[in-house]
Amino acid sequence: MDDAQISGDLSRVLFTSDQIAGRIAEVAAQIDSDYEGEEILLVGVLNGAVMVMADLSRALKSHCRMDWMAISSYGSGTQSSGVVRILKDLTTDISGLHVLVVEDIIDTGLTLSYLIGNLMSRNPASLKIMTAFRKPEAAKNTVDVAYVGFDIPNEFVVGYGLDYDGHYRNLTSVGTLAPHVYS
Ligand SMILES: O=P(O)(O)OC[C@H]1O[C@H](OP(=O)(O)OP(=O)(O)O)[C@H](O)[C@@H]1O
Ligand SMILES: Nc1nc2[nH]cnc2c(=O)[nH]1
Repeated sequence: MDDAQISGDLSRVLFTSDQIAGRIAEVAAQIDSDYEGEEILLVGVLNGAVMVMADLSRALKSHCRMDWMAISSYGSGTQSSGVVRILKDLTTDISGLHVLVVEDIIDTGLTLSYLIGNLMSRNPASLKIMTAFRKPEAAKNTVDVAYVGFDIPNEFVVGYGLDYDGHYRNLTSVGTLAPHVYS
């Protein structure tokens, strides 16, 4: 989606598409260097990670495969509860593989804590996490995130895969929503 079309719905642009692309390239170079020619299984967490998965995978020089999980946090309210249900599991047996989970955003870190426990029980050769965006709460807790695109303030953001009620995922930049959108 052309950002100009909905720029009225954003109160602030935090990152332009060029800034995001530049940072993804840097992170990809770091991953290539760390994995030293090993094949990587990229595990994207649907739906939000679709954009970062597409961009990161194409920026990597490493050989990689891709698989996807769909999970749902449930409980009351809009806050992540840490109680997670698998809606779509991997099709790949990850035993012995180098797994890199690709997330769009880590907020409380509760979803990721569950995911790490679940995936570690399948005996991968290694398991690391990459996220495009990370909020302060997650930065404080013990979830070890190897690759972070951007640390962001504790505000609700949309774009680049991140939605508000299903909208704005295809916005190429990332920003905060203007108050009139909520009302
Ligand atoms: O760190 P946490 O507080 O647990 O929140 C992070 C989770 O929330 C988002 O998914 P969401 O449930 O919004 O689903 P979506 O990707 O389909 O939009 C994001 O993709 C993470 O999976
Ligand atoms: N779209 C969106 N989803 C989130 N999940 C956790 N934090 C956020 C956020 O800021 N935006």
